[in-house]
Amino acid sequence: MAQYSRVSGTVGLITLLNPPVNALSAAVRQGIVDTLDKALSDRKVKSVVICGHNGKFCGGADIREFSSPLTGPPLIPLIQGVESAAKPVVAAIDGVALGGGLELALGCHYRIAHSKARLGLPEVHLGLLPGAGGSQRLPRLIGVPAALDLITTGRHVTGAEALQLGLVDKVTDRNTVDEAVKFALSVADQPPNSRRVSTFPCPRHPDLDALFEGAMQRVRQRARGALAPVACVQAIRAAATLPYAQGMERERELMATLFTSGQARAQQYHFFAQRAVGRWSMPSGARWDTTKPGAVHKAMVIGLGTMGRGISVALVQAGVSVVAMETNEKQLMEAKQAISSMLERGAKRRGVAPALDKIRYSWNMEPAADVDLVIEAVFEDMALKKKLFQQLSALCKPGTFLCSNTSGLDVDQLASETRHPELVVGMHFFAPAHVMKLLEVVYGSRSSPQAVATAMELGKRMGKVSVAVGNCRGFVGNRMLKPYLEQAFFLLEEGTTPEFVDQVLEEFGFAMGVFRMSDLSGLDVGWRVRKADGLLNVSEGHSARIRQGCRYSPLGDLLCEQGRFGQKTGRGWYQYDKPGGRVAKPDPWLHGFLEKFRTQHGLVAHRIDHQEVLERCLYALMNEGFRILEDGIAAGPEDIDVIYVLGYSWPPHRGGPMFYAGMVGLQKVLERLEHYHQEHPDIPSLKPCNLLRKLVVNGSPPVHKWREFLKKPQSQL
Ligand SMILES: CC(C)(COP(=O)(O)OP(=O)(O)OC[C@H]1O[C@@H](n2cnc3c(N)ncnc32)[C@H](O)[C@@H]1OP(=O)(O)O)[C@@H](O)C(=O)NCCC(=O)NCCSC(=O)C[C@@H](O)CCCCCCCCCCCCC(=O)O
Repeated sequence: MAQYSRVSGTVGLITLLNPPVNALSAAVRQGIVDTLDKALSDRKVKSVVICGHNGKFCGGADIREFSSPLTGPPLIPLIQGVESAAKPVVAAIDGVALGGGLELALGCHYRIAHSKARLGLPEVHLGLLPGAGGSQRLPRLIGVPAALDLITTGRHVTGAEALQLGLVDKVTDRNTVDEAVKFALSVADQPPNSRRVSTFPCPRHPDLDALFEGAMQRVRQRARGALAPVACVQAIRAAATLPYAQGMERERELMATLFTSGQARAQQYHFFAQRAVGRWSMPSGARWDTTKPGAVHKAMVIGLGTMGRGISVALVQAGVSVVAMETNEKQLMEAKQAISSMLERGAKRRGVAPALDKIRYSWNMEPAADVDLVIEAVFEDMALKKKLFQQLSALCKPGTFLCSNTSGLDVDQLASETRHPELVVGMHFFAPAHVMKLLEVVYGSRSSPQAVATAMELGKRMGKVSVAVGNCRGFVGNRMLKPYLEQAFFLLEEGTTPEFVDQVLEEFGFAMGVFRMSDLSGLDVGWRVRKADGLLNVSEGHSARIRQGCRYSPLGDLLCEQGRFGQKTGRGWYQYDKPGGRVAKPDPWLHGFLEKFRTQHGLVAHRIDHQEVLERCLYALMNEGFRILEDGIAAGPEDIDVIYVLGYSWPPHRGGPMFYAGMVGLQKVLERLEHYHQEHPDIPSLKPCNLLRKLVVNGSPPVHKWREFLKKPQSQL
């Protein structure tokens, strides 16, 4: 709803009231219509201010309403009504003005913002475009290039940047509403005719065709297969080339297509899933809202390779004092330099001073005695990590949380090396750790709720979306990756090429196909893990393509034996012009190698089509996701989906693997897995899991109902 009062004698003040972000629900829209009517018909009122309750102007349309038929006054005519008002209307922008909230402000005749307010049109992240006139008014106000940037990236700008762009008329560091009221008094006598943005001509640009072509290319590359960014460009093009009324018609058509698309549903699901994962629970029944996190003022990071450096930077940027430790003095110096320049770059981007005094460096463990939390980020070697946890347990003060940045080793084994296993959790960051938004927080069988709450909270402070998961090999993300990679290798054995597999996966929307990704991260990483798992030993009398009783592809190992580790060596699944080169080119050597391999193992290459590549890779991955849910390693499908979108570049417009399974249809996923498992009975990951069968038997419920079919994990207390 909206509240109304008259202030300073002649200013009508409309306050949007819908906590927590004053989203434009049907009741709020009705409230605006009613209060505006009151203000315009009150002869004592000479000008109007619109603001939001509790220091937040407005977070946009109420996204929850998008899943049912729209009721209440529609937003477009409402904003039109504000714009055509005969009395000046001023938006007082505090906190946030996003999406429909900013569109409402664009309908006002003046905009006053707090310097720290955040303004933006982030609809593209919800699979939509700014569909209440935003795509038509914004370019008229700030020009086409700036509008293209804001609308296609969805990025927020501060009040200060908004002023530079011409998006707002004034910025203040004081009370925004008071300033807006003063401003409204000063313009009370000025007719607002010349202030109606819809009547502005779109600023001219010397080469519109090139501008839009470039923008289209960029959005297509950034989000392959996503409809919304393309529609955003098309709508802005309409603003630049058509009269306002026709532009609005084009905006409406494009919005109607997006609004009813599966992509919008997927992206809106992802929006709420990101928030849902914060409400974690553990098998013991411990929960996010009943567990108090421990305070973390000072932390130590051990191991300053790529991960340790990124983690240190993210901690400092979150305001935590850090001791960064590395035993090798030369590496310590290199790390210091790298961390300082990362902090400087980050600070420059955010327009603040770099907090270089928040970090100190050590080549020994002694400072561990005085920190609240330790994150080890040493080499992925269980023996090394165990030794470290023993030492830390003896050295740290009581209550220090001990965290491992392992990407898949057993957290319980590490905990068992310490005197207080309840203080041990996994904090699995993703590279580069100061950039990637995902954090898997891994609780072992003895981790205390407080240790989990502390890691979850610290992740949030570091700007991450933290997901609590159970302890198993690879946790959630890497455990699901295994069957996906395996299928890709098997497909090569059976007749296809890395180029074709990657093309199919990139067309699906992944930024990189599995082989290009593997070249980038280094083939030796997986090789080392397989070695440690004893997978490189061929049992006597067995085929090299069988290991530990199951089908196995030795292709990756054979490449590593040849020193082909990917980009860093200039050769991997592709060839590069030099070690460290980035442009992947098909490698005739590799094609010959694959042919030889097939001949050697009596395999006859057959034609593998697009559908088979996609289904075998993705359905094997989704099947593992169902197993993870069945095992209670993830609490719900949202947890898995958030991990995949934020950590493994699953395309957001496809929601995540579990959401996508629902979109495809669980029955179909089950049938196809059954089909492939019949063809390849020696691949256990293709055998449909029981939970998938159970869901199908129960009529394939929508993804938000799956939790009802999961076994309640047993309390371990
Ligand atoms: C605002 C934030 C930056 C705040 O962040 P913060 O970290 O402080 O808090 P949280 O993110 O945790 O949020 C707190 C709480 O609030 C919920 N929430 C936030 N925003 C919204 C919202 N907009 N709607 C509903 N709920 C919201 C959030 O879920 C949390 O609650 P929870 O219980 O989950 O913990 C941050 O929240 C943020 O970024 N919010 C989203 C901002 C955004 O994206 N806004 C844009 C919304 S879309 C929009 O505005 C569209 C408009 O352009 C146009 C609308 C016109 C509609 C016309 C439709 C025509 C369709 C035609 C179809 C024809 C079809 C046919 O032919 O039939």
